[in-house]
Amino acid sequence: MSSDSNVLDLSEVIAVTPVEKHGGQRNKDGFSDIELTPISCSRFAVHYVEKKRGRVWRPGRVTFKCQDPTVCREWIDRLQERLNQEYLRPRRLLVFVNPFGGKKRGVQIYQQKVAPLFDLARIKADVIVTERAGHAQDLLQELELNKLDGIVCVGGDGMFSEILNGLIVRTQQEAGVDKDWLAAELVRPHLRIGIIPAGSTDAVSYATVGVNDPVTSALHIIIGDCQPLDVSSVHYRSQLLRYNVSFLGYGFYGDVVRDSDLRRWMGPTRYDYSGFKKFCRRKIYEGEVAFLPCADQGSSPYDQIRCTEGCLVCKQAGEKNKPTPFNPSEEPRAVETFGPGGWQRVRGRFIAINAATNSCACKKTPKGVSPAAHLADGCTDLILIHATPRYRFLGHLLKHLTDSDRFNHSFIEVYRVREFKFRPVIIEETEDEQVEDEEAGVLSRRNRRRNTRRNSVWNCDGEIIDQPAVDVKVHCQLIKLFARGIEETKQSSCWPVGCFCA
Ligand SMILES: CCCCCCCCCCCCC/C=C/[C@@H](O)[C@H](COP(=O)(O)O)NC(C)=O
Ligand SMILES: Nc1ncnc2c1ncn2[C@@H]1O[C@H](COP(=O)(O)OP(=O)(O)O)[C@@H](O)[C@H]1O
Ligand SMILES: [Ca+2]
Repeated sequence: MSSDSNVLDLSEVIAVTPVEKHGGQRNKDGFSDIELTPISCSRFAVHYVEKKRGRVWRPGRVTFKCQDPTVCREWIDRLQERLNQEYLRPRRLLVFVNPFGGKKRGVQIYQQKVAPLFDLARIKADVIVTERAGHAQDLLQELELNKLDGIVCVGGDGMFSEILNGLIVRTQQEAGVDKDWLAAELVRPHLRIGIIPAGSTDAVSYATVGVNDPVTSALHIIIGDCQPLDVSSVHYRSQLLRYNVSFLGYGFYGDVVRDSDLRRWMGPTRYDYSGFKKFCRRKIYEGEVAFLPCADQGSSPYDQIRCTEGCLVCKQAGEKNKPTPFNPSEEPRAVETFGPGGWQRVRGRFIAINAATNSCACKKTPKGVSPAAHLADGCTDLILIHATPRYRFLGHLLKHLTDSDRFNHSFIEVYRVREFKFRPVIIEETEDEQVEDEEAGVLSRRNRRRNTRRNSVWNCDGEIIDQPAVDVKVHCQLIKLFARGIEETKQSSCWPVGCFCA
């Protein structure tokens, strides 16, 4: 309901409930127990999505009074019937809660902020609190998923990555697709994934909803929003290493996540500590990047086209990349030619090699690592940060805190690509160039002239891929989230919501 009108969009109604005559006791979450039990009543409440500032959503409520209780009952039944026809609204969800991520408040966040809303919306939720890393991914290989309307992740990007990988691997297995074959056309999972932000960075949640707020995300799930999302597969030598949905970073960001993983007890501040430490170290990594540009896309990492709700660039990409039925005998379309219109390559000494499959916006960088990246255009923005003095690298980093152009530096190259490969140049270790073993805290003599370490690791949505050589390929709109993209805060979007998920 917009603030200057009394029109209530049915697609944003959470629930309809009878209301008792005299205000009964409200339980701790502000819901009156009587409201939830059908009685012959002369009033009913319509609970709806109230849009606050900064894309925050809250449950609003308006109460209607009828003279005749049967009319009241009729209204409740009709409205409930109409809500039941909204086929995108979930009825049955599987919820994974990570008690370990972020500030370790995942269970409280779910119980206090999300569960009461799911109950109000008559959503049946099977809740599993994970007991170890990888628990959710393993369960997704064996649990019965057919009766579900979606999966919900209560955690951060790492937890979402676990569920994403579990669901995609399961889907390929059931479809007979070889997930280790880089060129395979992946089958899209039909289940949507919802994210309740309860992690440290929560970049995926922020980049698809526009805010990191558990109640807002829960309301997007309840009304059945649907937002397609690109997923990158990361392979090496015919073996799937991991699926990635947001951020892939080698060098600086890889070293940050490796170092911060040892300091999880610090919670979200572990990234600031490790970030500062790795900034001071400023390691340089030699290697070669080969990439296949998205030539015909009509958009670029440097343009001002932002990916918002109903984005035209993503809509057109979706039409161009409609899934073709999997045919094992059919050879995939592989473009291997180097040169104009084909693959390009860059060899150099890098501080960081990053790939942003969407903006990677988060609280740290509200406009994102790549502000003009799109959620569902089938591309990823490849950002090559060449060796440069610390003060210039700092200038680039600080721009992430603002809206200014973070790519406007001579040492930075950015390409919008469909695929890329990275091969590190293995530096032969001489006796005076031994690897510094941080974990053991042993500092050996280091070749200060080149300050080059053998290899970094890949930061894959906050998880570590300990294999420097990778082949990355973007799969357009492979999965769907219970979200709608970044809502325009002023004018309404140009496309009806949900048009992607017909
Ligand atoms: C001195 C000033 C420095 C300002 C630096 C601003 C750059 C911030 C860029 C943050 C990285 C955004 C990409 C998101 C990655 C997440 O998937 C990952 C894991 O997120 P999670 O902790 O699992 O929610 N987080 C990190 C920091 O690697
Ligand atoms: N019960 C658990 N105990 C320990 N680790 C877990 C558990 N459940 C999930 N994890 C792991 O915790 C890591 C971080 O999860 P995440 O929710 O992303 O938190 P953060 O945003 O703080 O990194 C992920 O690698 C995930 O696999
Ligand atoms: Ca993209």
